[in-house]
Amino acid sequence: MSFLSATLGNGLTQKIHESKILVVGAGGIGCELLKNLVLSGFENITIVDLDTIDVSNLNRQFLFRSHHVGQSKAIVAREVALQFNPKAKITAYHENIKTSRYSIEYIEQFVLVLNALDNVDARKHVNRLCLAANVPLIESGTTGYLGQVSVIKKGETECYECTEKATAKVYPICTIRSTPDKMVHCIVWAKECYKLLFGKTEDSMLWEDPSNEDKSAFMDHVLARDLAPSEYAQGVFRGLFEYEIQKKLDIKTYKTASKMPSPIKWQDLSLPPPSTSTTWNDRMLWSLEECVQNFLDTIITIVQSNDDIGHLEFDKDDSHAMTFVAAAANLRAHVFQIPMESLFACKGIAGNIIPAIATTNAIVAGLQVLEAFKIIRLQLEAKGSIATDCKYTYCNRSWDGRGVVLNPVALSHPNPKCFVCSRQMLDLALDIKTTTLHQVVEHVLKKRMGMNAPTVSIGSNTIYEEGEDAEESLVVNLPKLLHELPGGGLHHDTVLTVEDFSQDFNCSLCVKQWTDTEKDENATLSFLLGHEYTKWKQDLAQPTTDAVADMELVDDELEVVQHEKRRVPSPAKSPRSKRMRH
Ligand SMILES: Nc1ncnc2c1ncn2[C@@H]1O[C@H](COP(=O)(O)OP(=O)(O)OP(=O)(O)O)[C@@H](O)[C@H]1O
Ligand SMILES: [Zn+2]
Repeated sequence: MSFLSATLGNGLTQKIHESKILVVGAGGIGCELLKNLVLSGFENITIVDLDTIDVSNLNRQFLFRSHHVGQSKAIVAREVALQFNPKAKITAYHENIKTSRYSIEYIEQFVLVLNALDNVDARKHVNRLCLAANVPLIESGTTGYLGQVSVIKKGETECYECTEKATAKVYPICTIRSTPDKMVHCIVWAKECYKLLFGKTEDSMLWEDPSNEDKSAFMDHVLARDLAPSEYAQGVFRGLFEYEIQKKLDIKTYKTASKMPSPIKWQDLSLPPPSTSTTWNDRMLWSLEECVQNFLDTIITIVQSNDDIGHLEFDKDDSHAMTFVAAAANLRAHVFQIPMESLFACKGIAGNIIPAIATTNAIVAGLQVLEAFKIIRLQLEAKGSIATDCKYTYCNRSWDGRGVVLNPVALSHPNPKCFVCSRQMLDLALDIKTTTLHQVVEHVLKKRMGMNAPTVSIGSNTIYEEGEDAEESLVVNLPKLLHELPGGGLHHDTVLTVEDFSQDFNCSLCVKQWTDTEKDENATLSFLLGHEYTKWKQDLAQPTTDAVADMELVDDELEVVQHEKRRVPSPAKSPRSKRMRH
């Protein structure tokens, strides 16, 4: 008798061999999981991952070696895992789980799905697929030393979206734009600065209309792209750290600031000759002159070596981008008397990096397999239930930091208010007269509600749809303001039906007229969804609350959202151009 049969029994071992399972993600958790599954007797596994192997993955994604760098994670993971059990049938796809191949019918062929993902968006999508296909999902996640595993089953347990995902610290936009007092504010500002100079300029929080007479002093310098790179870099530097700061000091913008900023005057700097290459390690602090030099050098290098200016996106692993952000953030920190930080520390903040701990990934992947055993045993024995037999297990550091505590708790019931698994109607409050359907589709339906290919209807009239066989002529409705949509437009209390056939998801949104009176012209679309609107109404009864929800850290993404001072709504303003920002 094999070791597995001796441990699990013949019946369960046989069932495990036959069970067809899907693993989504072949990264830190995924590599551990695939190895565990193969060694635990699973012989029919499909693995999907959209990414290729990066050098930075090698320290913990142990199925990969340096000669695999650049190759598909899923395909290499399959090849290496097969060496543990050549009899296993492992199918690998180098694809996004959100593509149409992974339809509800496709998911139905598996007895269970195991997530080993790193982002909320993909997790929401797999959650909906599994609910629709009625296939159990074993969800997992780690953050440094913390980790958790849970099991989701339609109608029996809470789903991934039954509870709002915790969002971390929040900062007001005005703090980022005008009065930073922490390094993180300077880094968020520097990333916006990167977007302003090299990415989608108009999407940057720092962008201002060039025809506006009151625009910031740096705007003309940022747009002077015809200049020679070194002249351009110097202009941008002076615009950001000298002229603009001086201008704001002159108009007494900072009169209430606890520490007065001071501009960095170009003529006071004694920069080393451009060719001087300083040797530094990334944990050392740069001097002011080194920051200036790095700021100028990276602008020149990026401008000279990229045809993609106007489309670049910040990537913490791109050394020029990271050096630029660290230099810009430190210069801003210097201006505002905030302690400067090393490149290494800046990278941690910019990427919101909590180091991945291989051991936590291994523990979590092990727990996933234990839950998988339970689910397969339930299918074999046809008694018990996922809700009672499976557990939500937290992995924490022990109080003395010298070990790990596993804390299994009962799975929760589905939340009757969940708009995903309980299909509850949600309130959507926004300014009907200034918001376009395009903004609702991109910011509310896709970004916030996790929809992939939305269809939008008012009553029985479809006003917009995406996906295969979508009616293309309906795109004419996208730029329309909500009150101008066909069928008389949207009004306060109109019910909008939104559906995503790829996720078997539908939801009714009760539209509420709402205007954020404190709106900043440069801010992103303001809206309140579901409990946010309920809370806002409660706040009206206690009008002292100033809810600030400006910056959320979601997974590895720093996102800046609208400053919302919850006040009595004013009547809708006249339509005006509004920019959207992610
Ligand atoms: N929509 C998706 N479809 C398929 N695979 C996905 C999707 N989203 C994320 N993944 C994969 O999930 C895995 C998550 O693994 P992990 O958290 O270790 O991330 P990583 O990108 O490898 O590491 P790091 O972010 O720390 O550099 C990644 O390999 C990633 O490619
Ligand atoms: Zn739910």
